[in-house]
Amino acid sequence: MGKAISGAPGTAAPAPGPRLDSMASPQGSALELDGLVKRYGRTVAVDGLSLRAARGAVTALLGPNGAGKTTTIEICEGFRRADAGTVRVLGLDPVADARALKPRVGVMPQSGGVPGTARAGEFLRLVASFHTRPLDPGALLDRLGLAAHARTPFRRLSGGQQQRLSLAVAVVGRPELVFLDEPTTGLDPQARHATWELVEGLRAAGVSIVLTTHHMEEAERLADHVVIVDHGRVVAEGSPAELTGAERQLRFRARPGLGLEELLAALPPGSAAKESPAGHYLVEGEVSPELLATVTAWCASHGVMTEDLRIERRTLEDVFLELTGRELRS
Ligand SMILES: Nc1ncnc2c1ncn2[C@@H]1O[C@H](COP(=O)(O)OP(=O)(O)OP(=O)(O)O)[C@@H](O)[C@H]1O
Repeated sequence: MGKAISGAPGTAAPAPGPRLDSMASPQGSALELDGLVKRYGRTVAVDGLSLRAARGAVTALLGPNGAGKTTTIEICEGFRRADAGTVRVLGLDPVADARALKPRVGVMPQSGGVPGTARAGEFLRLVASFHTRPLDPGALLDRLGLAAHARTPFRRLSGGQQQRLSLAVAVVGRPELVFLDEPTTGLDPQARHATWELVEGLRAAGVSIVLTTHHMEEAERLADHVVIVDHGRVVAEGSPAELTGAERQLRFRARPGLGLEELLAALPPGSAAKESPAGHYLVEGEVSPELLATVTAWCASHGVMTEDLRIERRTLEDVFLELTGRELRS
């Protein structure tokens, strides 16, 4: 705490004004969920989910399609009611205290949120006018690559442009907390980077951000705290570094069908080796100079030419696969 919002993205010159933390209670989490349950008929979308999102941090809910991320976020936004459990958003109840929360919380839904006929620039200025100390709408459009589309009605914007306008609408009021539901899904790399930079700027200005994603790169790049969700439950959480651990792994590509049992016999005890998919090899264990030398010597003695030999950290994708036996992107 203690950071002024005046450095928030989209503002050319920091305006003197109230500090962000003057509006927020310094104690407590931005978001607290305990034992959240939500059913749609027989489908249990959220199944006893508990989490804390710290103030001033980026918290990412990472999980595959159907994991319950959107349902969870919509409950936090006050759009849906949980069947069981408790939700505190900035210490308040998202339904009972909706009026008090509205000016303090920015919401970017997965789709829409803007009337189809509204022109991008006019709508953003209108939303800005509801807030006491908004960001400059023109600068925000520019920052998100939408300046040339300020006069375009929402329904005539491309999907990616609509998404970026929804993001602008969510943050223009300088909220204390922003919910972003899959903010970069479907965006091209340039728009994705512009979105990431905006999120990083918000965080630097002390804004609390809770986002959902099924892109592990997004979670790894942006999040201070990652909550991995599957089947409506938290399966693991921590910082990206905590989740992926210190271990390294060795990967290489070579012709398919190498005799891995023979390679394994040459490796130090406790090592593992697998081929998945065909021609892609992974060696796990304590990656030491000796292990590297053993693998390359074994390859040389078997006439195996390796490509892309590299030593790398585990990714969140690997963590998810280990925890659930499935791929995040499936
Ligand atoms: N309005 C609804 N009515 C019935 N079932 C729903 C509804 N909304 C979501 N579900 C179901 O609840 C489960 C969780 O969906 P949810 O959209 O919350 O997951 P998600 O993790 O956000 O997935 P995605 O990444 O695809 O958006 C899924 O099985 C989904 O089919």
